[in-house]
Amino acid sequence: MSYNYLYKLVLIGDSGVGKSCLLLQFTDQRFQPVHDLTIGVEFGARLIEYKKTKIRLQIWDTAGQESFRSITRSYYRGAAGAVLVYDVTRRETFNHLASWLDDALQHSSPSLQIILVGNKSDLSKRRAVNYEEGFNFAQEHGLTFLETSAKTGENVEQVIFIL
Ligand SMILES: Nc1nc2c(ncn2[C@@H]2O[C@H](COP(=O)(O)OP(=O)(O)OP(=O)(O)O)[C@@H](O)[C@H]2O)c(=O)[nH]1
Repeated sequence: MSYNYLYKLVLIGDSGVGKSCLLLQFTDQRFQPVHDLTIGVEFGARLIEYKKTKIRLQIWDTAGQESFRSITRSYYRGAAGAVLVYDVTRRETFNHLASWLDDALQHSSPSLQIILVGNKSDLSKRRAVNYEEGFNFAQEHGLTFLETSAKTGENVEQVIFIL
């Protein structure tokens, strides 16, 4: 399909925070509860139209596991945006944000747009990180912030359109 622009986005964050599910929700508008661990890199793409311009979004989903961190340099090459994801039910994924952010800033172009996403907002009973904490982290680091649910689809579209 023809397009005017190609926009590369990368998904980053700890293993299990829901990156693959966010990707699936965005490209296919569906949720698949059991998802294999991402091995290496997966891709998704979607064509969007903004002010009569066709933009092909190419979304890269990497494995969150430590052992895959070495591929990050090539992963960030050419990326215009990054979605930094944590899981609102697992505090350790929030605690690791600074290290992900360092990685992203070190390996990407200075113009990289980063959005912070607190995923699994549907699991309100198991919440371990509140909205304000996410919001404050984002403010401190100059990022935009959203909470999403890859399960219900809440705010998933907004992530892309904010970037
Ligand atoms: N309730 C709920 N569960 C979710 C949500 N997003 C993901 N999950 C579940 O969380 C688990 C991990 O999701 P993945 O998308 O595989 O996580 P990942 O970040 O891609 O993990 P890696 O591939 O290891 O980096 C799966 O069992 C999903 O079903 C969500 O928004 N709500």
